[in-house]
Amino acid sequence: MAKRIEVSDLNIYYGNFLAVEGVNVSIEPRSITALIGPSGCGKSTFLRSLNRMHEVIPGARVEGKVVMDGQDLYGADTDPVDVRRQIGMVFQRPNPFPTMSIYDNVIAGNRLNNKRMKKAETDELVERSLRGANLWDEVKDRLGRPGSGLSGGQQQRLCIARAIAVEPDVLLMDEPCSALDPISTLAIEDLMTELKERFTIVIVTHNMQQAARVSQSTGFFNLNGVGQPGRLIEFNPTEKIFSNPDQKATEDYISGRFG
Ligand SMILES: Nc1ncnc2c1ncn2[C@@H]1O[C@H](COP(=O)(O)OP(=O)(O)OP(=O)(O)O)[C@@H](O)[C@H]1O
Repeated sequence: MAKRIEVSDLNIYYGNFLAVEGVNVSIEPRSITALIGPSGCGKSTFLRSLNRMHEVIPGARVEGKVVMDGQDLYGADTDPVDVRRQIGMVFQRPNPFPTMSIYDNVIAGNRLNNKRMKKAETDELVERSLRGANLWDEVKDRLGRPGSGLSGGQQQRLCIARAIAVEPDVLLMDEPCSALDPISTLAIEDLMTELKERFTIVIVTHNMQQAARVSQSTGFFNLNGVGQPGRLIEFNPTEKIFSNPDQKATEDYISGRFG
């Protein structure tokens, strides 16, 4: 079930380095939120802080609050492993387990969660997840073959199938199309649009057209200079960001004047 994420006064550190400062934002369920901004402004760092992937880096930590439908994700009694199950992630480079079959790749997350399932149940889950990722027809006759034998775009859809197989509430996608050709990119964009009916989706993208095409809300991150923290400068409906942004820096960035 798609859930809302409320972020308040979030500061994100790598050791003593404050990488992202003072983020306040509400991320709506059943919609796609795009995060844009120049390199190094903290988009990926912010994205990873939403499902507590940030803290797997030694010395990395956050201050502030991230609340998902009332659940404090950094609360003392919240298990980070549980947070990562509820909030799935898809990365820039498709990363299926290379020697694992397509079938086993889809259920890899479920196996990690120690979910015991009957064969028929697993078969059904694999089919449902691959259909959900628009990949079923292309792979249904070779489910036993390795995931690495698929094209880049197919591998990325396999990773999306693996992410949705654990039935998360939120999907985070860090530049999910940057390693893909234009046709595979459009396939993933169509898929995101379908998935937003069921999930809250947040994507980081360098592709302005992509942000404009797929998202309903857009956040623009920026920083004042090297060594300075990134900040969320503007957060608005995507249509407004691309037609009449509130901030001059947003306009300069989307019109290609910097970044
Ligand atoms: N593992 C790390 N350890 C220390 N500093 C890091 C680490 N990862 C990122 N940073 C720093 O945090 C800041 C934000 O980086 P981040 O990768 O989040 O930016 P970004 O906006 O996603 O960049 P890009 O668009 O180039 O991917 C940068 O100054 C970066 O050097």
